[in-house]
Amino acid sequence: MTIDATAPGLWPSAQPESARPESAWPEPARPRIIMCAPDHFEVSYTINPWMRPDEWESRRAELSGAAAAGWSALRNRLHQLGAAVELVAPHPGLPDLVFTANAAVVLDGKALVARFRHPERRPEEPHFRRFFDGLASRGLLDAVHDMPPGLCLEGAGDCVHDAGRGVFFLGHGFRSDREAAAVVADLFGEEVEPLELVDPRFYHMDTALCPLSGGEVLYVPGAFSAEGRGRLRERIGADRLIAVPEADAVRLAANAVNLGRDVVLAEASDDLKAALAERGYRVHEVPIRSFGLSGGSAFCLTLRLDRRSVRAAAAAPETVAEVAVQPALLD
Ligand SMILES: NC(=O)NCCC[C@H](N)C(=O)O
Repeated sequence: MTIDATAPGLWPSAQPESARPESAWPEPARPRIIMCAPDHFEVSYTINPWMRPDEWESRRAELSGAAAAGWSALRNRLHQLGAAVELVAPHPGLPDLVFTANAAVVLDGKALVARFRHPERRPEEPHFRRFFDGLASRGLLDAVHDMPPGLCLEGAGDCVHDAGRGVFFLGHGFRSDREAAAVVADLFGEEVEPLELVDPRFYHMDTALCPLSGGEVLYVPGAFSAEGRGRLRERIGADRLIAVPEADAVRLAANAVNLGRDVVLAEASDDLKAALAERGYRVHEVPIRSFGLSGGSAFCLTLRLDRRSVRAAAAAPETVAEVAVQPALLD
């Protein structure tokens, strides 16, 4: 199917910031975000090209301290931007549990718990399952589902939702199975666009693609096959695709958290900041570079609990209970 991304009606067309009303960046009043403190974060194995346990070991004290401070800065910035944060309990021996984006795909009150490719991360699955069951028992989720046997899907890290277009972009080739697309489509009733990832540095979709609430999409062109780039141009429209420069891509700048017109990331070049500012976005840098040594950044450290499809939002404007921010979590 060919989608005419330039057709009127979906988003206001590219306009200078002053011409774009607040409604051009649709966002719920209080986004809800799942995070996990990095108490046991370390780089003790290698399952992606960024992970160098030797370097971690030789700089352990410095890097652990930086991770703790950076994670708190991220959480506090998200809170300042209006988000409520739910915490997964850290667990010894599960260093990557901090990357909650990989815990599940969550939409419309349903969670599809991840199945990991690598045995190193498999023990996280029951931990996340219990966490989501707990959310369901508190009324914060309607249902929790598992992946069918034999299929891998590493949560929102590889299944990135574009709310405005009503589509999940599913990354396959390194971690998640292309066949998981049918599971996601059946469960959530949203279209799924599988895209092959071809550069091992961008092994998860969220390292290479970030839909923004105003309709633009940040992407790392070299992470995709020529066919994938063509699909993205067709679906998103060349005028709304923002290519992340290589220097930013390798700092995992595409791994950004977007809340309305705010974009939170580890660091961005002046060029990338200018490209975002031109379109009316506000960039917030947080000092989370030490997570880059595990191959993760801002988006990976978060998971939205409140994402809703346009369809569900129109049918029932407010169905999930408000989560109070726990004051004890704030610095
Ligand atoms: N990209 C993500 O969604 N998460 C970062 C995961 C990093 C972790 N060390 C991994 O390789 O699975």
